[in-house]
Amino acid sequence: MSRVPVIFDLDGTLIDSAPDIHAASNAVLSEAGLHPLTLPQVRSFVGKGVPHLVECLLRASGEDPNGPRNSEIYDAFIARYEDAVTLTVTYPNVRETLDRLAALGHPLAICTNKPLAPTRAVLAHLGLLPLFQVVLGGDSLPVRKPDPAPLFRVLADLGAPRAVYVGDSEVDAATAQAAAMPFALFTEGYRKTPVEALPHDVAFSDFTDLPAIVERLA
Ligand SMILES: O=C(O)COP(=O)(O)O
Ligand SMILES: [Mg+2]
Repeated sequence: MSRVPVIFDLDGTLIDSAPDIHAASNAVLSEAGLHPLTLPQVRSFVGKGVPHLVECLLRASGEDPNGPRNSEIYDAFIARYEDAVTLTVTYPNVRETLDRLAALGHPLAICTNKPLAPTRAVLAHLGLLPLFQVVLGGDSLPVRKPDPAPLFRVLADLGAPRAVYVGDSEVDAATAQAAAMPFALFTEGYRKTPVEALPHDVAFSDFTDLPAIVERLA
């Protein structure tokens, strides 16, 4: 029996990648003669893709976010991003839950604003890449989440009429709403808004609960 596909956001949902993004950001800032930023600062910049991250890094450094240093910082960050995998871990019970969903027959996919190359690199590093039938990155289409187009493209690539979407942030809640897709909010990621203030169908803090949630939302 074919089961409903589950589409996952990546950063702050399946993986805690902020320590790698923080380290790469500070390496780039240091090369540019700028001061390091804290982990919570950089974590709060994650979720809207690299162009947004770079603007936030510059703004936090007292520089013009869209000034002449933008492309220098952007290029330097992209050059480091594929190797920024060693500090990243999956959230508790993610691996077991993905295996369980796959064993139950749910097709699995990724829809992230992280560019495709570092997305594939970190999934491969963690041994998770073979689990996903479709992996869509922030540079895969001309638009990013919260535009619903990336979610619709993943659905089309899966050949599925519908899916359940799982994400951690304001961007994911808005994307699911724009796509009218059932949304499970993982509460332990990089969200800045209270859970009650984010549109969602179900909120969860432990991945062990996800297979039952998916059954319910499907
Ligand atoms: O901002 C990013 O680069 C990625 O974030 P996401 O995986 O939460 O979409
Ligand atoms: Mg996220």
